[in-house]
Amino acid sequence: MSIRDRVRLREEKLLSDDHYVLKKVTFDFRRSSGEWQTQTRETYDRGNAVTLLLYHPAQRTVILTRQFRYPAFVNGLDDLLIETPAGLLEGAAPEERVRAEAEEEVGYRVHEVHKVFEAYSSPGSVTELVHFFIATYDRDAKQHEGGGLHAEGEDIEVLEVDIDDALAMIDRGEIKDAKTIMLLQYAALKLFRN
Ligand SMILES: Nc1nc2c(ncn2[C@@H]2O[C@H](COP(=O)(O)OP(=O)(O)O[C@H]3O[C@H](CO)[C@@H](O)[C@H](O)[C@@H]3O)[C@@H](O)[C@H]2O)c(=O)[nH]1
Ligand SMILES: [Mg+2]
Repeated sequence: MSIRDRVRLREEKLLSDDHYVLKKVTFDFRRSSGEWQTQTRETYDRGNAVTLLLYHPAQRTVILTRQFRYPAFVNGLDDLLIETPAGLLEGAAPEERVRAEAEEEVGYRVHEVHKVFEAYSSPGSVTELVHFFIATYDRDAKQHEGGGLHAEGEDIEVLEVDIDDALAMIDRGEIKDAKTIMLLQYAALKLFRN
């Protein structure tokens, strides 16, 4: 039995269709005991996304961004948020989108990107699946200062950080973005092992 056979959609109500889409869905789910149970869930659909760790193996550095994130601010963060470059797919293929974000947000032209995993960012309420990439960079790959798209309100600071400093920033609570922590831990496990 596939999971499809355990889900029967009863009602789908559009709550908001503005920049992104919020729906309220009522469905029956067949529990592991065989009993059918009605559930209601709100799902927020912003599409899928990409994120990228740019790393310099010899220098032992990574490229990160700092930017204002209203949802984090309103939930207690009185600071800019440190993140890996990232963006929504908006219809593009993940490889294509990740190259574009690297150039727009941090000013690097990347050639080979390597997908390392994908993950649902907040599966209880948000539909988003994030594609995680890594790529090496060097000084020659730098095209401009980065910063993002002014017209979209982006005002992105670019940081070049030693990998050990970045890991210490997680320990001190200075990096608290989930995708960023995942990629830095991946780097510690697989990219910068001595
Ligand atoms: N007008 C308007 N603009 C919005 C809204 N929400 C986001 N934007 C703008 O839409 C653009 C989206 O930028 P991207 O670079 O494509 O996406 P992102 O927000 O960086 O997404 C990444 O980070 C998120 C936070 O960690 C992740 O959730 C997401 O998966 C991805 O990794 C940004 O300029 C943002 O300000 C909105 O409700 N209204
Ligand atoms: Mg972005």
